[in-house]
Amino acid sequence: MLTRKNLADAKRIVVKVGTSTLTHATGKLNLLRIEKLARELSDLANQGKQIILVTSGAVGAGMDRLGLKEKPKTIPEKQAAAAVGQGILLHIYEKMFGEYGQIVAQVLLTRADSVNRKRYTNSRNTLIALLNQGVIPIINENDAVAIDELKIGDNDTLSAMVASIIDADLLIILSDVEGVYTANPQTEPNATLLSEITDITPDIEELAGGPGTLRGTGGMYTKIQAAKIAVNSGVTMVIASGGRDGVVREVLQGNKVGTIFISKENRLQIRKRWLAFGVTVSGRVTVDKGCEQALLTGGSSLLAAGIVEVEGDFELGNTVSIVSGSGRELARGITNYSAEDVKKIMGVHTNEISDILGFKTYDEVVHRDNMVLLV
Ligand SMILES: Nc1ncnc2c1ncn2[C@@H]1O[C@H](COP(=O)(O)OP(=O)(O)O)[C@@H](O)[C@H]1O
Ligand SMILES: N[C@@H](CCC(=O)OP(=O)(O)O)C(=O)O
Repeated sequence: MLTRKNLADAKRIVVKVGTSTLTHATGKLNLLRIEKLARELSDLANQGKQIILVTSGAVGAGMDRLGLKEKPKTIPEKQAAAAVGQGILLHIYEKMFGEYGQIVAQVLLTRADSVNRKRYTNSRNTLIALLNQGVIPIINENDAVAIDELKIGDNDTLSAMVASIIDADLLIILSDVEGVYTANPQTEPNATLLSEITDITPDIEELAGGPGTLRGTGGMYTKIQAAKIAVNSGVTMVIASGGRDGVVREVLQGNKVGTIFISKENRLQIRKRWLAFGVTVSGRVTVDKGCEQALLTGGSSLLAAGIVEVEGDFELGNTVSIVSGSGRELARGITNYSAEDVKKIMGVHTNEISDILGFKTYDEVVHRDNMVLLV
C-alpha cells in the first residue's frame, strides 16, 4: 500500500492529463507543457518505471484545427472533432516522446472494453505486453465511435479503470487545480486544499463541482468518482496541478503536493474489479425461470417480459443485479431503463413498451453486451 512516505516505490504509474492542462485559454495546445510532461515521463521510464499516459484533448485539438470556437453541440460533430484531434495529439506525443528515446503506442478504449469480460482481459493483456516491452501506452477514449450508452464519458474515470485493469501502483491525475478543495476554488476564493482524503464520504462527494473551464469535461466530481474506483482496486491516487513544473517527480518524492487518496489495503480480485466497473449495484431485478434459462444458456439479453420484481431506485445507466426467483444472483448489468419504468413494463412483451411508457429507447432492459454472468 502506497502512502506519501513510499510513493517512490511505485513501479507502474498511470498519469492522466486533462484538456485544461493541455490547452491554453485560446483553445490551442500548450506545447511547452506537453513537452515538459513528455520529458518528465520519459525520464521516469528511463529509471525503470512503467508509465501509462491517459490523455484528453482530442476534441479540443480537433476544434482548434477545424476552426470551431465553441464545443460542438451534436454528438456526430463532437466525434468528428475528436477524430481530427486524436491524430494531431498522437502525432505530437510520438514526436516528443520519440525525441527522448521512448516508444509510444496509441490505445483507444470505450466502456465496452471494460464491461465485456473478454475485451477487458484483452485490453489488460495488450497493455501489459506493451509495458513489458518498455512502451508507453497513450490512452484516450475512442470518442469517434463511442456511442452514448457505451461511453465512459470522461477520462478521469477512464484513467482509474485503466489503473485498475493493469494493477497499477499509482494514478496521478493532472488538472488545472492543485487538488481537491473544500469548495470549487474558482467560485470560492477562501476554499482550502485537502492534502489527504482517507474516506470518500458523501460529504466529500458534495465538495466536488463541475469543470472549471468550458474545455474541461468532468470537473472535480469525476475525479472523486475515479478515486473510488482506484482505491477499491488497490491503486493510490493523487490529484495535482499539471501546471507545476516537475509535478510528477514531486509527487513521487512524497512532497505534500496535491490531494492523495490512499488505496485500500487489499486489491480486489481482478474479476471483482471488473464487476466494480459497473460502479455500485444500484438495485436488483428478479427474473422468472424462462428468463433465467435464456440468460444462462441462451446468451440472451434481459427483456422486460422475464422480470417479475424490481427493488431499489436505479436510473438508466446504473448497474443492477439480476437475481433468480430463489434470490440467487445470476448476473449484473447496466440497465437501459429506470426502476420506475421497469416497474411499469415488467412482464410485458417488448412490442408493448412504447404504448406503456410513451417511448422505447431500447428493446432490452439490459443488453447482453452490458451484462456479466455470475454463475
Ligand atoms: N472542490 C473542488 N476542488 C477543486 N476543483 C474543483 C472543485 N469543484 C470543482 N472544481 C473544478 O474542477 C476543475 C478541474 O476539472 P476540469 O475542468 O474537468 O479539468 P480537466 O480538464 O483537468 O479534467 C477545476 O478547475 C475547478 O474549477
Ligand atoms: N476524450 C475527450 C476528453 C474527455 C475528458 O474527460 O476531458 P478532461 O475533463 O479534459 O479530462 C477528448 O480527448 O477530448
